[in-house]
Amino acid sequence: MEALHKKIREEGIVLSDQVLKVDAFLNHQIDPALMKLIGDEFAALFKDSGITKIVTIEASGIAPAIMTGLNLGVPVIFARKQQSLTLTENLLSATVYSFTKKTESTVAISPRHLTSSDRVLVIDDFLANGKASQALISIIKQAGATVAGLGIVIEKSFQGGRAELDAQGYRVESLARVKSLAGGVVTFIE
Ligand SMILES: O=P(O)(O)OC[C@H]1O[C@H](OP(=O)(O)OP(=O)(O)O)[C@H](O)[C@@H]1O
Ligand SMILES: O=c1[nH]c(=O)c2nc[nH]c2[nH]1
Repeated sequence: MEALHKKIREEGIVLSDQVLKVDAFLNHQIDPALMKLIGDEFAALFKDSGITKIVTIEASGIAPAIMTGLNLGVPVIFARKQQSLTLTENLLSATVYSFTKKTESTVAISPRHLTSSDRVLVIDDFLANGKASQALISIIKQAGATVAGLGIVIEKSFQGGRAELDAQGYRVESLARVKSLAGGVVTFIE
């Protein structure tokens, strides 16, 4: 997606060979116009997939997921990382190791919102080692629902997440595929 590539080139900061900082427009300060384009792109890619729900993980997946849900006209569920007094039923849950925080947490979704008749599109801001995506897939499977595909804003293709999802046979659509961050330079798979 050219507008996203341009934004990454102009405002992304390479922190190391492994980490790209995009907090100017994606996961701290958010560019709503870009997010709208991202939602429209995911919606166009998955419009014929019979999506009934979008699932993401707090916090940074929520913005692109909302814009996609708005376009497709389906609800958006975000897996919660914190226990909440309002989540009273037996939750569907999985553990996830956070790439940026280096901590493990339990993420959960209420079974009231996800059922075996759902066809789910997973949306997230980043795909690195695939821990967040795999946790969401586990929760969706626990509900007996179908994973129709995954929409990722920025994939770091040199880490293992994409290859694992490909090997599992999932459809993965990434709007920017980063081949390398070596030497402080962002190189895309075009
Ligand atoms: O493919 P992975 O190795 O799982 O990395 C990708 C995940 O890492 C980030 O989440 P993070 O835990 O940093 O939290 P955030 O959403 O609060 O930014 C990002 O938002 C993805 O969910
Ligand atoms: O801001 C971020 N930059 C990254 O490189 C990354 N990888 C996973 N999650 C991430 N978030």
